[in-house]
Amino acid sequence: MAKFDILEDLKWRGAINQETDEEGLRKYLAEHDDLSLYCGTDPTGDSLHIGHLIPFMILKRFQMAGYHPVILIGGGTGAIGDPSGRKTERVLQTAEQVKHNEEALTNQMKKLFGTENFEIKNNADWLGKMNLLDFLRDYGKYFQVNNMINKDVVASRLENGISFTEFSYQILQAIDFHHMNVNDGVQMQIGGSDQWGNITAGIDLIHKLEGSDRPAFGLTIPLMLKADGTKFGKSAGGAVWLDPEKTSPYEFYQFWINQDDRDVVKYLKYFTFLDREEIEALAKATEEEPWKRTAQKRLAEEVTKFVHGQEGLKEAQMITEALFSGEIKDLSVKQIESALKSAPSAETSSEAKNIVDFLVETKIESSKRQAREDVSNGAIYVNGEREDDLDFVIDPAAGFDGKYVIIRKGKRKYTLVHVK
Ligand SMILES: N[C@@H](Cc1ccc(O)cc1)C(=O)O
Repeated sequence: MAKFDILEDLKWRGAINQETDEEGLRKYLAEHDDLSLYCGTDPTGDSLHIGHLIPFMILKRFQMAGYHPVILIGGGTGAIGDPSGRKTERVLQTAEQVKHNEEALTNQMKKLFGTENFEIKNNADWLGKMNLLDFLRDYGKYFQVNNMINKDVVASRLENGISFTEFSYQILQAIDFHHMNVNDGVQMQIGGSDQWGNITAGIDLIHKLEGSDRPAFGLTIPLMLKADGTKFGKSAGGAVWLDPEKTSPYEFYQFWINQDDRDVVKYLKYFTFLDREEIEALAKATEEEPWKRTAQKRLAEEVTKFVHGQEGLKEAQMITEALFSGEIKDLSVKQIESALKSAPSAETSSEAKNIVDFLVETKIESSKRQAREDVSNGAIYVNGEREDDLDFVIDPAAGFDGKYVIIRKGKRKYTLVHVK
């Protein structure tokens, strides 16, 4: 089966930071129909977030090109804690936390990868059974402490200290790669750029135990940078989760819609499956008519569809459209809550009151004079209806289950007023 040049495609997408042996990998791909590759994730939380998408997009591209991705859930390594990218020691997780997180992550991964030509493994299955003396005799002998200390991750921690537990982490990850190479025919490991040391530790172990010509490759992914220097993947509300209960499909969609013109093409290449021609056209659109935000819309559509399906995308677009047009009457309470999560909020009692008093009490208007002016000018909307009558009475019990009154001032300034 002829396959398209996935390494070229990854390079064009800006998806490669370091590779251990590109020539060897190319040769391997030319001579074999299949390649199995893995990426590990420690279950440190109960939902994936968009940081996890960074390596997963690469796995997915390999899957779509006909190769075989494996995600390793670190039930064993998660009990230890990777020192990579951290300045301080981690707090150990309890066994219950690890179990609970494993289950939540597994369900999300299945949604992204399906069940065909994809596997999830858990390193607790082998690391958890290993006996201490076997560990030291069968594996420890192949690791030189002086080399381990020189790995960036450990070196950067030496001054402030690193426990023996975290120091040993690289051996565990190396055992994983070796275990899966021998038992599951996995030839390649990918990970974020901070995983370089752990990945190469695995390749060294495979070469020592199985011979230096044994195919074993590593690839790391560049750090996802933002043009404004802030951290990728955070929104005002914190991390952007893949769990729709933590970050609704609407908020998820908005996160992508709001990306800077300077970043959008990079993210289209990285986070979508659009081809080169289409991305180049979107790049041109961003350059020539940035105000239309065509590229951001396409980015938001594609990523939301990938993570939340067609249904999630439809919901996100419907809420976006409702807020934009002001037609919010038909939104459900849940949709209102997710739509206005980061909008200003206020409180009111459940008694009915005059519109001018209401606007001043909730501090939406700074004075009665200003409130009267805005109402008369038709700039105030209550629960989606324009109200320009100064004698209008707002009844908090009516609309949105008696839980909220939604005030829109002008074109797009929404305030979510909670009814006490
Ligand atoms: N150390 C990886 C997770 C991982 C765990 C086990 C592995 O075999 C591989 C990767 C991380 O923290 O991101």
